[in-house]
Amino acid sequence: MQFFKVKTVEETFALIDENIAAAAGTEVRELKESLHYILAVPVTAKENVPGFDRSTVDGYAVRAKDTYGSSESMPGFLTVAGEVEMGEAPDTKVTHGKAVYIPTGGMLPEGCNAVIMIEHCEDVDGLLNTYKQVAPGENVIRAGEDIKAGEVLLEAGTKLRPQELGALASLGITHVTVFSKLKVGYLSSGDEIVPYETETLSLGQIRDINGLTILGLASEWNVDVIYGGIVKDDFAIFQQKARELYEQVDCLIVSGGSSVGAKDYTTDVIQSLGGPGVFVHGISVKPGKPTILAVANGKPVIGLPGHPASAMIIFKLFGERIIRLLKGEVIQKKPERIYARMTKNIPSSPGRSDYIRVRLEEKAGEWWAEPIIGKSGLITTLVKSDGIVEISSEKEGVSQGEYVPVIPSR
Ligand SMILES: Nc1nc2c(c(=O)[nH]1)N[C@H]1C(S)=C(S)[C@@H](COP(=O)(O)OP(=O)(O)OC[C@H]3O[C@@H](n4cnc5c(N)ncnc54)[C@H](O)[C@@H]3O)O[C@H]1N2
Ligand code: MOO
Repeated sequence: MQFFKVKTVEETFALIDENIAAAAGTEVRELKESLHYILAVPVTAKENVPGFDRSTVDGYAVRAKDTYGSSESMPGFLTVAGEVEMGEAPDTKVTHGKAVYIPTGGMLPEGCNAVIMIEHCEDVDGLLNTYKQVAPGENVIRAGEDIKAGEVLLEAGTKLRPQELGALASLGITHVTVFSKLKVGYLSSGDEIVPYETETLSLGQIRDINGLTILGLASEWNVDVIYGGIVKDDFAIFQQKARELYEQVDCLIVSGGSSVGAKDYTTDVIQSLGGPGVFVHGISVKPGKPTILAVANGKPVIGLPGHPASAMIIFKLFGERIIRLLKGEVIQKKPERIYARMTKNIPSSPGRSDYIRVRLEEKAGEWWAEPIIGKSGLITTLVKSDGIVEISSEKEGVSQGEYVPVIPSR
């Protein structure tokens, strides 16, 4: 029997990056309907934000110099020359020795370069006593300080989070060109797997768990999902069902039959869908070693190990990256881990990356990761967990009290 050649986690990520490209479709969407979509063309700012100099506080617009030397014991004196109305251009200038009342966000009048907060001065019948000196630029946002006209605000490949939508809104952009929503198809395989709605199981039967967990995760990543049902361990039927679903989607996911047992047809089915085919079969991870990753005519196909915890952990680790790249996202190398301290010693084999399900507990102001021990066939190990701790392949385990990276799942 041919056994698979395992890749390290790092090699697997590198191969994913090399093999997966954005699915081609783009569309113009309304900005308010574009949350979590990926920008397909860069956005250049056509104007400054803000478009005018503004005050960041309620106070008096002044020339900073005119406040120099002011203190509680030796106040300075300025003449109040008027006030700025919100949403309107001021009609009063600030000249030497003058101050103009300005609300937070109001447009700075000509001639001033700072704002003194109302709590640091006192208007006594039009004579402003200043109790503090302010520096040039203090309490002021300059025109273009947020966004400069002509600058590339967002590059293609940027995921639109609420803050990106806000920045686009500030420019008055109502529509954006984004990559279209992906369609992801999922198929369960195994003679023993029956629909989860099955009321009474015959001996040996198992309800389909992965259909819910894997499509649930995919839905969290803003893709449309199609559940293709369950296929028996019969090559011809499996192949036909897989092809039908593959034709309808941008990415096909299959669970079960990924190992090398007599009835593990997943690899052959995946290979039959098109070239170049499988680029990873077997990853030096625990759990989830018999994972299959492939590209068939430009579409990624993922063969997940059947054990429910393995399937979810593998899909979170590698499936999410595949989907993000397929969506057109340019992935920045930013940490997506939180750190916690391990409550127990955990051994691990060097050369293999281990993913330990953990519960997070706060003790004395620090987060501690309590391992949840249990086989990867047990879905409740994930129900009880708040995340998974990553023990990288060069380590021989972690010691009690050691800080460890946690991929959170709550
Ligand atoms: N000789 C070896 N045997 C196995 C190895 C190995 O390296 N050498 N690896 C083990 C590991 S690790 C895993 S994980 C499994 C993966 O096996 P398959 O991907 O071929 O999955 P199945 O055999 O079809 O199923 C495994 C297990 O999971 C249950 N299952 C499958 N699909 C579902 C589903 N949709 N919902 C709920 N449960 C599911 C299935 O009933 C099995 O119990 O291989 C080991 N074997
Ligand atoms: O490593 Mo497998 O994924 O647990 O049983």
